[in-house]
Amino acid sequence: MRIDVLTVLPGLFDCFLKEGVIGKAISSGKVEVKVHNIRDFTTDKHRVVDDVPYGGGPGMVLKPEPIFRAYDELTKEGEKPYVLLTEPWGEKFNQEMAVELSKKPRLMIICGRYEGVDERVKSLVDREVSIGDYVLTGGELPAMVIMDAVLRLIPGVLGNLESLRADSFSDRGLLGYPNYTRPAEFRGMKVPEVLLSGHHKKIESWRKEQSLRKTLERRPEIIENLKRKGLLTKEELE
Ligand SMILES: N#Cc1c(-c2ccc3cc[nH]c3c2)n[nH]c1N
Repeated sequence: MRIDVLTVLPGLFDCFLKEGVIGKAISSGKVEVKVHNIRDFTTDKHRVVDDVPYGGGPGMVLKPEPIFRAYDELTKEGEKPYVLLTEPWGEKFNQEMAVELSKKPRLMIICGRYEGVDERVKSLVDREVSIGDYVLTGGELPAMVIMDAVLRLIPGVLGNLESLRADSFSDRGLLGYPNYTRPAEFRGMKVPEVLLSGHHKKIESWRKEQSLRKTLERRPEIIENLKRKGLLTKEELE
């Protein structure tokens, strides 16, 4: 997969693209992520990317020209990207969308900033996406959240062990099961016996039950959604 990111603050992505699982996936060539400074696609000597809103009002709006120039330049060759725009009121990002996006060969993420982008930029956009009902100062952090959730799903990025760990759970949006490590007892708090039993089938069913129970308690709408889609097995429904 290739992802092109358009932003006025490219420096925000430096650590994210160098460290951890994402950093390794990029350095190993499993995925390609290119961050582009929208300012590099301006033509004036002051490299202006924003302007005051027509009709008055607070703040500034990202101009359409530099973004369109960037899009035209970056799509001259190769597959056309599936274009996302990060917006506070966009479609809510979730695991289902992450799975869908992970199957695209190429993404472009346009990061909003200031009061947002000129409305005409949306003629380039396939999906306006929000990571939650709260307002941030810009769309760069949401872009990193989206990339993290999507890239971890690319085969080979997580490596064998982790990718086997939770596929059928997290990919259905179910909450995770409790994790423990040594010591077996810490300040009077014991690790559940089943996890010390070495009985893999019992451990697996305990973890599944814990995940379903936690999801039902904290996010019942996820269970209802999976039921409606027929994505819960007969055993899971019992
Ligand atoms: N996605 C997303 C966002 C944002 C966001 C996105 C773009 C801009 C541009 C200025 N402020 C922004 C906030 N806030 N909260 C979210 N879930």
